[in-house]
Amino acid sequence: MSVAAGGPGSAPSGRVVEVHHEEMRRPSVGDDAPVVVLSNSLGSNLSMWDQQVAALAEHFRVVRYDTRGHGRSPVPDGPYSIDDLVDDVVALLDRLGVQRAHFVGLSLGGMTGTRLAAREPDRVDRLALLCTGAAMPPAANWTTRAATVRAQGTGAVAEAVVARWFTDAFRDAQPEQIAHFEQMVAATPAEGYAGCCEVIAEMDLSADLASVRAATLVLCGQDDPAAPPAMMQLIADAIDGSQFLVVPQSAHLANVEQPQAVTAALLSHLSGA
Ligand SMILES: O=C(O)CC1=CCC(=O)O1
Repeated sequence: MSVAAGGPGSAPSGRVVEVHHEEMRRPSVGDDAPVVVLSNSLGSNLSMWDQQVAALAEHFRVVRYDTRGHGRSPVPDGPYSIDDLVDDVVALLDRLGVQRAHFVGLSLGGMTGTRLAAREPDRVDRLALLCTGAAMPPAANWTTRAATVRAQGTGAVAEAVVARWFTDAFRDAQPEQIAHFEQMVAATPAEGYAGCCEVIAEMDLSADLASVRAATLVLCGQDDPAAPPAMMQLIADAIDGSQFLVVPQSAHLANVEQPQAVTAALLSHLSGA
C-alpha cells in the first residue's frame, strides 16, 4: 500500500512545513508495526530509497519523505536551520500519530537524524546514520554552492555533485544511473537546495553526539569523498555503543551503489539483531 500526502508550494522560513511523504507496508504488516522513517540527501528526493523500501516494508511501516525544498515538499525561502528540518520531521510524526520511530538518514538526512535523536530522544527508537557528518566544514564551500545555484540553477552543479556520489567503477558500469541522478539534482528547486546548503554551512552537531541515546548504526562508503570513513569514525566514537560499518566499493550514495549490503545492514540493525 502506498499513500502520498503533502505537496509542492511555498511557506515562510522558520515555520514548520508539511513535507511530502509516502507510506508503504506489506498487507501482513499491521498498524502497530514499528515505523521506519527514511530521510534523503541534499539534491535527491525520497526515490533515492527505491532499492530499500520493498525489503523494509516486509517488516515495518516505511515512511519516506522529501526534505523541505526537495522533491514534492514545499520550498520556503532559505536559509533553513537543522532545527527547521527536525521540526518538519516531528510535525510529520505528529500528523501520522506516531510517537516513536526508527530513523534512517543519509548525508543531510543523517544530520537531521542526529539532531532529532539528540533533541527529541523520546521520538527515536533505533537510528541509522549513513554517509554523513556532524559538521562538514569549511562553511564557504556551502555558501558558495548556495550562491551558485541561486544564480544559475541546480543544473549548474549537478554533474560535479553526482561525481562525488559514486565510484568511477559504478560510473563506468551504470551511465544511465548517473544521468538519472544528475537529472534529480537538476530538478531540485534552487532555493530549496540553497537553503539546505546553508543548513550545512552553519551546522556543527559535534556536541549533540554524546546526547544520542538511540541504538545507532554508523555506516559509510569506503570511497566516499564527502563523508569519508575517518569523518564517520568520529561519529561512531562519540555515540555510546554505536556500531560502525564501512561498505566496500561505494562512495556517497552507498544505498544506491551497494543496495544489497546496505539493505541487509539496515534490516539487521532495525530488527535489533
Ligand atoms: O552534495 C554533496 O557534495 C554531498 C552532500 C553533503 C550533504 C549531502 O546530503 O550530500
